[in-house]
Amino acid sequence: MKVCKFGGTSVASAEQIKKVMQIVTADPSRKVIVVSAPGKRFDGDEKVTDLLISLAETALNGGNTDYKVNAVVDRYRMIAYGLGLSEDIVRIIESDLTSRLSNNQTDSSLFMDCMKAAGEDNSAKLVAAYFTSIGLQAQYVCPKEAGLLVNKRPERVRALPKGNERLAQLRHMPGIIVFPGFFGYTEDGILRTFNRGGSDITGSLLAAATDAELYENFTDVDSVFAANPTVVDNPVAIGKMTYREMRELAYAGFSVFHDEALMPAFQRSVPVCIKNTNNPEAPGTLIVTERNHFAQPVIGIAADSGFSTLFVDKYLMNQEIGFGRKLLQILEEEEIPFEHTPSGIDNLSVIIRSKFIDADKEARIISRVKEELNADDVHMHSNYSMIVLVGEGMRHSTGLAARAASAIARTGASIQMINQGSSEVSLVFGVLKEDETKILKELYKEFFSTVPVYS
Ligand SMILES: Nc1ncnc2c1ncn2[C@@H]1O[C@H](COP(=O)(O)OP(=O)(O)O)[C@@H](O)[C@H]1O
Ligand SMILES: N[C@@H](CC(=O)OP(=O)(O)O)C(=O)O
Repeated sequence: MKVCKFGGTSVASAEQIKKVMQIVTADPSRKVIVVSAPGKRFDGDEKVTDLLISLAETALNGGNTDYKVNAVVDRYRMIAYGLGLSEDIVRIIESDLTSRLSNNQTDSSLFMDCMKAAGEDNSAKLVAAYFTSIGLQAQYVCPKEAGLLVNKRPERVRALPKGNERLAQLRHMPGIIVFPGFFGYTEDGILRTFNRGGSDITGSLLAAATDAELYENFTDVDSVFAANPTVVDNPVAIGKMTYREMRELAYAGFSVFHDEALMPAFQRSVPVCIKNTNNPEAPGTLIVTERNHFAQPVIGIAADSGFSTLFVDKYLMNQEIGFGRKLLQILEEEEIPFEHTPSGIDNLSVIIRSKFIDADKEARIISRVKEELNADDVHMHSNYSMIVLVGEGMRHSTGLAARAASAIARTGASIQMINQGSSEVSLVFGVLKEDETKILKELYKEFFSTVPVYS
């Protein structure tokens, strides 16, 4: 039995949903179907999730929501008509939106979560209605009834393993299960969404809980490529990679798969296959526990921007017991997670995502580090990018860092920070945002220009 997740582009229009139906019916083992909210149909189009966020913001600001409700309902109406469905399903979706809008808004983030989840929930109802209308045995299943349990606020939304026993029953339900991605419920019955792109997580959770033979993740590209195809022309396709490699690459910028989505499948050893809804015959990328990494030590290069560095200098820092802990505690108290901490004998940098800091927080942190830790120099720089080389074979090969550094030197850019994780599956270069693209292209040339497709 397989779990298949279809992303936003795969359910963006009636034409796409017909492809989904063909993919599902082509293989009777495709039993649990997780769907996203309708995504972009063309460049410049808006995802339904973004429309819903804007609608929720208008409601929270006390504005008139009619126009925005209609925009969302119209997206579903167009799909429903294209699938030959009647106005009934559109009415169900419209009244669902109206009912969500009438929810209590005291806690704006819970209200927002409930609005965002409408995208996937109604998408699943629509797909299930279509499957049934053409004679397939299919049913929409609500995450609440199925037992997709998540933790309570205020922590980051995570699934609770205690829901797995109930989720496992999906395997035994009759027909095709159409399940909305992106959200679950706390034990008190409160709806919460995962981070953006989180339908990938739902698919992985269901694949693990049902002990699926395979988790197929259908998107709009033939495979995961060795570099972002929107930046590097015709990058090589990755035939097979490990969970660890995908996790590192997803974290570092490969938006094709959510970085939190690997763990559930990994824990139950369910292989993951990334495939293309528009070209389902293509083999895709298989993600498994091991691969032969000797032929190609580096499997991919990812880049992501939006980082800031907190630089702290203090003479004899290396001899001061507890300095690192105290510094990180200040960040903890400001609710800022950290990504990397490269250090020297008298200095320490903490790399953080810029989205977690604002001007007030920055000023407070700098003054606290100066006063509480008696630092000699403290400053914060923004506009950094992290470029990450990933590959299981990296720890067995020598000279990789030198090759990467030489390639970066050829671009004329300077390296601001280097960090090699203790797992040695990745090598991180901190660079200025303005240098990101040229460095990525040069590194790609260095490590992949002679590589054909490999598996
Ligand atoms: N290394 C990569 N390999 C493949 N696709 C990538 C990579 N990096 C970024 N992407 C982008 O990820 C997109 C697919 O992810 P996403 O838009 O979230 O799909 P979905 O809506 O199906 O979940 C691709 O269209 C591609 O532009
Ligand atoms: N619709 C949600 C969740 C999701 O996973 O979407 P997609 O599969 O289109 O990345 C979002 O836009 O974040």
